[in-house]
Amino acid sequence: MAMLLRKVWESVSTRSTSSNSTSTVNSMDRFDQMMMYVQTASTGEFDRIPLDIFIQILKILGPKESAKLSSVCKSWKFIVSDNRLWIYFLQNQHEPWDSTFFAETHLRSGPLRTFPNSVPELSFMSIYGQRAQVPGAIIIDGGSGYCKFGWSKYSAPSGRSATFLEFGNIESPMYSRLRHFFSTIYTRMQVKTSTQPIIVSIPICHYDDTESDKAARTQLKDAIHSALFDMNVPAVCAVNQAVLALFAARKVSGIVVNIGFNQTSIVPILYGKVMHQVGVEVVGIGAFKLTGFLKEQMQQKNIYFGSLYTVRTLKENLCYVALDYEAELSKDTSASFQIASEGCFTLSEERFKTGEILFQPHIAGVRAMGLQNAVALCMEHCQDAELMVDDSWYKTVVLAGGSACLPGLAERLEKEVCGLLPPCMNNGIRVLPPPYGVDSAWYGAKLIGNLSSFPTSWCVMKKQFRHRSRRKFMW
Ligand SMILES: Nc1ncnc2c1ncn2[C@@H]1O[C@H](COP(=O)(O)OP(=O)(O)OP(=O)(O)O)[C@@H](O)[C@H]1O
Repeated sequence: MAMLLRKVWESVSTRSTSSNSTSTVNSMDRFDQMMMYVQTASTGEFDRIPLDIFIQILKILGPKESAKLSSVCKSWKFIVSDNRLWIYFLQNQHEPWDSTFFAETHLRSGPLRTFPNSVPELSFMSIYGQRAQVPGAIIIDGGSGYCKFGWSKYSAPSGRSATFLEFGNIESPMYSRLRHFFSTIYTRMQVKTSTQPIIVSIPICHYDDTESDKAARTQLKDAIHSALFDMNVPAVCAVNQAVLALFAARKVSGIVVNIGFNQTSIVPILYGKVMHQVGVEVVGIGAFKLTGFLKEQMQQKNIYFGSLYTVRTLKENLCYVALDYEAELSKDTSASFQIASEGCFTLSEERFKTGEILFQPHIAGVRAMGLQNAVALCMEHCQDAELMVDDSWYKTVVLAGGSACLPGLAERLEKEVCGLLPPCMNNGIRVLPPPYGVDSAWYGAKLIGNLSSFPTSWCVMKKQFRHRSRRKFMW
């Protein structure tokens, strides 16, 4: 093997000047290239090495050296540009290959406007090179309760902060509030605003298809852009939080059930676009209510706790959703959890009663539709809207939001929704747990930020925004 590698190196140094017609080869289609390769290709001494072995050598050499070899001659270029080789290199990167492949095949050309008929033929060699050069992005997923922030090249968000305590309602398009919010996060990240593009999630709000909600959505988006451009951010990509969570699940169409801080939204999304015309359903129960309900149950049982933070920790570590609520009531479900400085807590039926309020809100005294009814209703609206010949797009449900991490939620919701829908509709329904737990939207943004075509394909530049705003004003 060492000898083979030496030969590769010698060949590079002696033949690196022989290639001067790469642009012609680039413009030919794959079939022409193949024919030319078969008829004229020669890798000199290396012709004796089977192609598979050759590729193995390139794998050992790594991406940088393999790329250099492609400039030796047409034959080498042809071999080196083999997609299998670059898929191998991409598979060995920190980002999961499935996500990279999904992003490059579905999101590369920017926000989806039309239905792609087929997956484009891609050169993974150029994709590899372009991905290595993308600047990355600052990602801020500002939820109504918690904000997650970090850099797209990090493996996870670098920090979280409680939005609701610190900034109030960031959904209200108040320029000064947004600006304060963004500058606080930049200060916390210790980065200059002018150095990187930003991907920011747009909160799920103003969902109706009415003129006033449309205007409110535009106003919020404009306020986000204005605040960031006034802070000298070079490029801004603002995407709906539910859409980002869907991308994290490697889907562009489906229904996102986002269990937010104050409420749960059921958002139909087709090719990356929220279908406001179909209707977003909202259930008035969120993370805050779940914690509050567990607190009440603990008080009723005289279980002493220091703060709401204790209750929240118990919810995150002991609570789950029963597949069959009635059956669960007759079981011994007690379990304990140790909280440092507070001691050991034991919960029993509170463990599954807490999550049950999503399905039976009346248990907590809330007058609202159960989550299963809201999802089934949303599916019926999707079906009635007849947006696609193939009606399976809305049958994938992706859970998002921290509370969606409750174990058993996906299974229970799937069972309940299937039970509610008529047989002609309930075939093929799948409910997926949150792909990255509490950080799903952040990871969806990370896919965009690391795309080979980022930032051009997804971002609005300051100049473009100002130009657009001026035109809007003139009209
Ligand atoms: N494993 C878990 N089980 C249950 N709840 C959890 C779990 N992990 C996190 N949570 C809860 O998720 C909540 C935070 O959710 P999240 O960060 O999605 O809110 P948010 O983004 O502010 O909501 P919104 O969508 O309204 O903007 C907290 O109340 C937290 O206790």
